[in-house]
Amino acid sequence: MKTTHTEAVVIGAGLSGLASARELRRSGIEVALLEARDRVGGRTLNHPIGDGKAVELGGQWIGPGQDEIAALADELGIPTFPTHDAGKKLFEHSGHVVAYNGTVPKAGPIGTAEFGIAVLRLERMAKRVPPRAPWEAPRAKAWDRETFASWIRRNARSRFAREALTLWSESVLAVDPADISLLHVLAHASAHRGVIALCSTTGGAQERRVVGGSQRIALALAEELAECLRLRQPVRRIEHGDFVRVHTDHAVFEAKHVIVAMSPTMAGRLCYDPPLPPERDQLAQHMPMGSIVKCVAVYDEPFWRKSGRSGQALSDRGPVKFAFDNSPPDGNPGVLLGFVAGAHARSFSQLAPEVRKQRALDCFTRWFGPEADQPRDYVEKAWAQDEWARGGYFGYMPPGVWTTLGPALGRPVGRLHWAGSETSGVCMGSMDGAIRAGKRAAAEVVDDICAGPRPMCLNGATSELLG
Ligand SMILES: Cc1cc2nc3c(=O)[nH]c(=O)nc-3n(C[C@H](O)[C@H](O)[C@H](O)COP(=O)(O)OP(=O)(O)OC[C@H]3O[C@@H](n4cnc5c(N)ncnc54)[C@H](O)[C@@H]3O)c2cc1C
Ligand SMILES: [Mg+2]
Repeated sequence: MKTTHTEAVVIGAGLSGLASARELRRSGIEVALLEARDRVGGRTLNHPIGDGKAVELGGQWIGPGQDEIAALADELGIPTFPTHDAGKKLFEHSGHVVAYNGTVPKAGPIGTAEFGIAVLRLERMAKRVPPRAPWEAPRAKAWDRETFASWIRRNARSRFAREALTLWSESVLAVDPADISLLHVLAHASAHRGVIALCSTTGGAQERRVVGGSQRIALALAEELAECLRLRQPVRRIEHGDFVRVHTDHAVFEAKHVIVAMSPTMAGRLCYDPPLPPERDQLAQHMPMGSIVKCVAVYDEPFWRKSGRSGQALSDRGPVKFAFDNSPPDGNPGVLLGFVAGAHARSFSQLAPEVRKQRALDCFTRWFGPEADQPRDYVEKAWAQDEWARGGYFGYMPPGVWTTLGPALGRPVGRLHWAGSETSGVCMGSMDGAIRAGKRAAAEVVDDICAGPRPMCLNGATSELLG
């Protein structure tokens, strides 16, 4: 097999790997960017809807504080626009659909008050969790010992409050509360702008969208990196020691450093020689991906807007538990986006395609009327079925993992460096986190290379070949 010599290898051309490769190149380091798929963008993926427009089947929203992704889009000349937020939202609860304004649906004084108090508690606890080192929170051990579900049971008695908190977990994390550590919930809230901001359009994580679809950002970066990008190169094995040797199905790459830019789950599926230290391997074993299916229905127009509806809905029934108006900026065509999350996503994915489609359209029809049953296009993506993602939105920690294995998440192992949105303390798990993690891992490599025997680290410096 042909061996290519380079200075650094980046594995994975999602946003994180693309950001890593770009930073390395900007520091004059020669890089090979290896991607398993025939496309870039990883967990961002556009689906064309005609007229050069697209909707996203993966990550899409950008919120306040997500400055890295916003600045990058800006630098690449890719505009953003506000998520459609005008009109009433719908809440389907105990068989009834009610309309509401604001972020949180209301359901009687007790439930509403209980939910409000629970959120205040969570916000207060989250403030005490350092997002770059959740294991250092003052009550880390106690918070990591319980699931979010047991915390909900102890802190909310009304059906409404319990269901609203469950919906929050499903929509924000794509995880059932019973599966996730309370500490992870708090760390995630701390890494973003809090519990409510994570589920808000205006002023929150769902505030803005990318004109033409978020994958455009990855595609633009790939254009810049065309010389070093190799698609259809699934990496299988990494030898590491005084240098690294990266084996794909088709080639071998030798370099000084490697950045593994993917979720811990996917990173754990590579073979390492010598084997990874136990804490890093155990971390990969213990950090599963969430489960999410995105269901997209395309209509001639956003007909729900005519009756004063925003297209946003929350439901305790499902299988679609939350929905948005995901139309392009000009509202043509009209697009409804529904999410099936957590355990619902697992059972939904096992249904036949036509059954899934009808179940999703049944939800839209209950909420927005009979017109919703006749989309001109319907498409869905179950991320757990995706060979190179195996779930979404991101990896999360069940109880006991942050406080025992958390420090291994971003810590380099010799010449192996870890990127991927999960390894960012700021905006963990988001597109913004992916960019930040990619840049951080690149900075580690630049530091190491500059500290080594290489005389200079300047833009355009020539590479030192290995082997
Ligand atoms: C449905 C969904 C909705 C989301 N919504 C949002 C949102 O609204 N806003 C937001 O900010 N974030 C959102 N996210 C999360 C966000 O998309 C991800 O956190 C981010 O895109 C991850 O980027 P990454 O580069 O870290 O990982 P990935 O995008 O997963 O990139 C990893 C890359 O590595 C490749 N790879 C894997 N294994 C190998 C191998 N062995 N060899 C070579 N290549 C390999 C993969 O093909 C992939 O291209 C969402 C995610 C999903 C799935
Ligand atoms: Mg990506």
